[in-house]
Amino acid sequence: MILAGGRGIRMGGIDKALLPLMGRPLVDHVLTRLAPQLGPIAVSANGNPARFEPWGLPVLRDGFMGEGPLAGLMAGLGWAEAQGAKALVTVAVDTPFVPADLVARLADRGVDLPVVAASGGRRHPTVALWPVSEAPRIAEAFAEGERRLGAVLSGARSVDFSAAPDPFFNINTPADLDAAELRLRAAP
Ligand SMILES: Nc1nc2c(ncn2[C@@H]2O[C@H](COP(=O)(O)OP(=O)(O)OP(=O)(O)O)[C@@H](O)[C@H]2O)c(=O)[nH]1
Repeated sequence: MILAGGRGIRMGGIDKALLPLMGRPLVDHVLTRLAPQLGPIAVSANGNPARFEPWGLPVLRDGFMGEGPLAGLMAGLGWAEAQGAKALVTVAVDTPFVPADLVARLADRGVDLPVVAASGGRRHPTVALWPVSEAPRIAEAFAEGERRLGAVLSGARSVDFSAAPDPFFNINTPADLDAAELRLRAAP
């Protein structure tokens, strides 16, 4: 599931999913990397779902609006369960260089506990595998006021994807967008 329900405040309050990087929307970059991995894929987003029609993606709305990506995760886990899946993998839409073996390497660690991607000694809570069986625990944490993905990953395993340049470089600001363009020009 591509997490794309953010407000993009640091980018000037725009929908980052549609932000062009080398002429292609960010959602298209992430989808191109994920599509050969494992499906089905959905996008976690609010607002008008018609904007994702060109990609034929199911759009999962947050059950709790304006509460952050944990609300998106909960909707995603409900969708995954309805698909008969054991687990859901999340990737942030602003992370266009996700590795081609992301899903396989996360799932290699098992699908009974959360598994989070790491690089450069840092965990990336938006890029993780979440067992469907964890949904009640996550909903409980949310009900108690937790809003941080990282907090509900406290007992998670991690997989190190460290590489140069960082596969989890994410685009938050116009300067990040420029850096991503330079990176793509150097290695399309
Ligand atoms: N479904 C859902 N996803 C969210 C929400 N808030 C953030 N996200 C996603 O979570 C990921 C990380 O978000 P951030 O970079 O912290 O926030 P952002 O809104 O994208 O950007 P800023 O407003 O500049 O912080 C991105 O993929 C966002 O699209 C939300 O309320 N619901």
